[in-house]
Amino acid sequence: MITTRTSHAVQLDAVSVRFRARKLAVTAVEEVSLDVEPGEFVSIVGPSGCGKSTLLKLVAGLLSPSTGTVRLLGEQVRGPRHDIGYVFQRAALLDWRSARRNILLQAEMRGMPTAEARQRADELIELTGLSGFADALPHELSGGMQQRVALCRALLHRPRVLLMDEPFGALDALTREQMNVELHRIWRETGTTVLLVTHSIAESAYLANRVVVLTARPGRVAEIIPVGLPERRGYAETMGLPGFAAVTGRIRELLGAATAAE
Ligand SMILES: Nc1ncnc2c1ncn2[C@@H]1O[C@H](COP(=O)(O)OP(=O)(O)OP(=O)(O)O)[C@@H](O)[C@H]1O
Repeated sequence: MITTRTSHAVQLDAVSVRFRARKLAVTAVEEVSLDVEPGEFVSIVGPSGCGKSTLLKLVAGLLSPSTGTVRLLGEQVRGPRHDIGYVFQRAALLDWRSARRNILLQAEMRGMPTAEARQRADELIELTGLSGFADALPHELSGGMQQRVALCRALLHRPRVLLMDEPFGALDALTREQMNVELHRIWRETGTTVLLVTHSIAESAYLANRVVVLTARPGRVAEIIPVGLPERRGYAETMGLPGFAAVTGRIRELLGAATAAE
C-alpha cells in the first residue's frame, strides 16, 4: 500500500487519459490535477464529451490513467475500489425487489452483517424521506424516489467518498431542485466527500464548495471556482444571492468559451 503525506480524499495529479478505439485515438482528459479535501463537495462541469465521467471512473479505479496518478484516501488507485459509493443517471433498480431490498443489495454484495445493514438501511430511508415507501416496488416509485433509493444503496456501507454521475439528469426540473436540497442536507448530515458530475450550472453551484470547469475535449481544468455560499441554504433565496449569480455567471462564461473553441 502506497500512502501519501497528504490527507486528501481524492487527488488527481497531472492525469491524462487516452483511449484507442479501432483506428481512432482520443485524448479524453489532459493533465488534470485536483485535490479534494475530506468532507468537501466538488462539482465537475464541462462540455459534452470532455471527460467528466472518465474522471469519476479513474477515481473508482474502473479506468487507469495513461499518465499521472490518482489517489483515493491517500492510497494510489490501482484497480476497482469498493470503498466508494457510485450513483448514476439511471437508478438501475431491480424491478422485483422492494426499495428496502434494493438498498440491501449493497450489503449482500459486500457480505455486511445483516442486522447492521438493516439498521443502516432504515436510517437512510428515514434520512432520504422514503419512510412509507420502503416496501414499494420500483415501478410504484416516482423518478425522484427511485434516485433516493439509488442514493441509499450507494451510502449503505458508509463510503467516505461518493461519486455521482449526472444523478438527477433524468428528473423533471422541480423534482431536480427538491433533490438538490435533499442532497445538500444529506451531504451535511453524513460528512461524505462528494464528487458530482452535472450538466446543470445552477446545480453545480448550489451544491458545491468548489466547481471544477473543464474545457472541451481534451478536458483540461479551465478554472476551479470557490462557491462560498452559507452552509444552510434555501433554494429560492440562494438563487437570488449576488454571490450565486457571480459564480454561475463565471461558469457560464467559461463554458461559453469552451464551446466556442470546440
Ligand atoms: N471506453 C472508451 N473507449 C473509447 N473512447 C472512450 C471510452 N470512454 C470514453 N471515451 C471517449 O472519451 C471522451 C470523454 O468521454 P466521457 O464519457 O468521460 O465524457 P463526458 O464529459 O462525461 O460526456 P457527457 O457529458 O456527454 O456525458 C469521449 O470522446 C468519449 O467518446
